[in-house]
Amino acid sequence: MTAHLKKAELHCHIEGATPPELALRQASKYGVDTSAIIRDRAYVWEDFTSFVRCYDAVASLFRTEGDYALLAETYLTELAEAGTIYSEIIVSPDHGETIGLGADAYIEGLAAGMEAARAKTGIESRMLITGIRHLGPDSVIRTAEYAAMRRHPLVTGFNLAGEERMHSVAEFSRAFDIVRDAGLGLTIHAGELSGAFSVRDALDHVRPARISHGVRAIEDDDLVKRLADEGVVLEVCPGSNVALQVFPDFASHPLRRLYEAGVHVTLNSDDPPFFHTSLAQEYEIAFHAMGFSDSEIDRMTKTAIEAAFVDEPTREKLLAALHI
Ligand SMILES: Nc1ncnc2[nH]cnc12
Ligand SMILES: [Zn+2]
Repeated sequence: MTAHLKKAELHCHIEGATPPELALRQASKYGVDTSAIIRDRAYVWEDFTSFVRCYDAVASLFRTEGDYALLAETYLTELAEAGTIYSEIIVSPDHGETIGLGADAYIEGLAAGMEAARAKTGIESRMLITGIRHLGPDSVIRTAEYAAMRRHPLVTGFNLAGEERMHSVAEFSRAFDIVRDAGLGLTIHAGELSGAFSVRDALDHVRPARISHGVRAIEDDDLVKRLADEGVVLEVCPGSNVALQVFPDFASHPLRRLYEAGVHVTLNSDDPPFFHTSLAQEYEIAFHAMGFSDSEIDRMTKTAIEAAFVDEPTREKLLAALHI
């Protein structure tokens, strides 16, 4: 049982955290037919491509600052109720632009929801702006320029998500240079849909502190050693990996092997209701399906806080809260 453990996560796409019930309410507010994307209160997709299509359709149900505030407050409140003290949400101003809301209002809406959740429950959270890889390097550079210029106190990092099998990491190095110069924390999706080479490319061309997923590094022993030696933190999402068939089951998932090899690993939910999971369930999976003890799980939570993109006083406060 992990219900009593304090929790923290570094990797959750905020639109991907929409409970189907909330998506249905938003759809009825805007008169949208959801029969192609929600059936029996579950999202409908079968592979990464149709997952992204479903994700984008759900994102399009959030159209105002208030909608985004509601989404962030709903998700973070649920997390806090499960004992979570910190969450980094991956946000995509491109979704705000696509819906006609605009990037600033998108960020402000999410920030209002984050503040409301903190006031209500005490949960700390930060936003990582993400570029969307399949929109191409020029789009990601524009998003990076926006992130560098926006300087919202709750925006503390930058990520690259989307279809990992499109473009090479090197094509995005300029975007990452822009956000590195602006002082944002860096992480990048790699080693999820593509193999170990994509993790090595990410290390060489982006020099991130963390890697989103990174689990397919397990295909290359030298790379696993490099991750451990360099202290690069992996944001591991076992439920997502099994749902997307990156690994067939939890028994063959490499989290335990990475942990034993000294890689700095953390537990994360990714897009929880899409993958029939939650952060609390990821903790349960680590305990029941992967054999981690309470203290090993606590170690992963501490790693998450040590790697969080927060100022040092906030980190100290969170580390202290871990053991209350
Ligand atoms: N698991 C995932 N991988 C890449 N991009 C994503 N966007 C939302 N979820 C994602
Ligand atoms: Zn992700």
